[in-house]
Amino acid sequence: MIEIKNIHKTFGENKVLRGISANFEEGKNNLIIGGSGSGKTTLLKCIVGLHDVTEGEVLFDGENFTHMNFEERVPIRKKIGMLFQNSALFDSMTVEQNIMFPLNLFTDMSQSEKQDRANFCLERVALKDKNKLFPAELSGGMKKRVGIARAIAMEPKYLFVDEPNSGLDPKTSILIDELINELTQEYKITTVIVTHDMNSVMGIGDHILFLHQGEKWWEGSNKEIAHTDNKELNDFVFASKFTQAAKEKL
Ligand SMILES: Nc1ncnc2c1ncn2[C@@H]1O[C@H](COP(=O)(O)OP(=O)(O)OP(=O)(O)O)[C@@H](O)[C@H]1O
Repeated sequence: MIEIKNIHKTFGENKVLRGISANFEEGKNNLIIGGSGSGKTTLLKCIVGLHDVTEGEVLFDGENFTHMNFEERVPIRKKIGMLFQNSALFDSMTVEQNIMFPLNLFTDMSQSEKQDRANFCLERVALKDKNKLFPAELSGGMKKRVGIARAIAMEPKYLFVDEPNSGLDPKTSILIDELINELTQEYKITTVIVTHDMNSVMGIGDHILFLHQGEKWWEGSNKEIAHTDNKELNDFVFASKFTQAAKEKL
């Protein structure tokens, strides 16, 4: 479980996060949603330590990450998988080399062990035999899947994903969501996903945090969101006339 307690983040005069607390449980898809500029990516970066928090604490399975120095954080960092926007693959490396990158960096596995792990991860994301391709030869959905394969290469306990569906068609988006959901449940990963995608919210949102102007405005599950009377959340999730009409039928 990841616990975040009273997280504040200020850039200069700009108070981006204002006292956010939540628990993210293992084996669950924890979604962070909210309007543009509400602080979603900033919160994700605060949790993984890419930003220092201005105030507050982040605990990974009871261990206080916030108070650790760089060296002390390494064991927890090794348990973190990340898939950030645009998949962030290395263009000059093959698919296989991309997946092996964290293994080269963080493990003393032999070449054949790394090869086996890369093959396993590729098979897990349905990209068997694509080892030698370069990112430029892949579709957007395939790149995301390679990004996921790389993120799970180290058998993470925690998975952080920023906008997994950006730039994908609706069908591919659903496949990516299903893959993340499957991996989360199968390996009991604590998964935290920043998303704008309402299909993801309704499809895999076990636990949803809705941010509004840097505050936690609402928290609940996808089942509860359909019946919310929280005005800002309602306006955000059911923004169009079409989705409003669909909601009334739920
Ligand atoms: N490194 C930074 N330095 C200064 N301000 C920043 C920095 N990162 C984010 N901000 C500010 O924090 C606010 C929230 O940005 P953030 O990217 O977290 O929002 P978001 O909810 O993820 O938005 P979007 O949905 O558009 O991606 C914005 O006002 C942004 O300008």
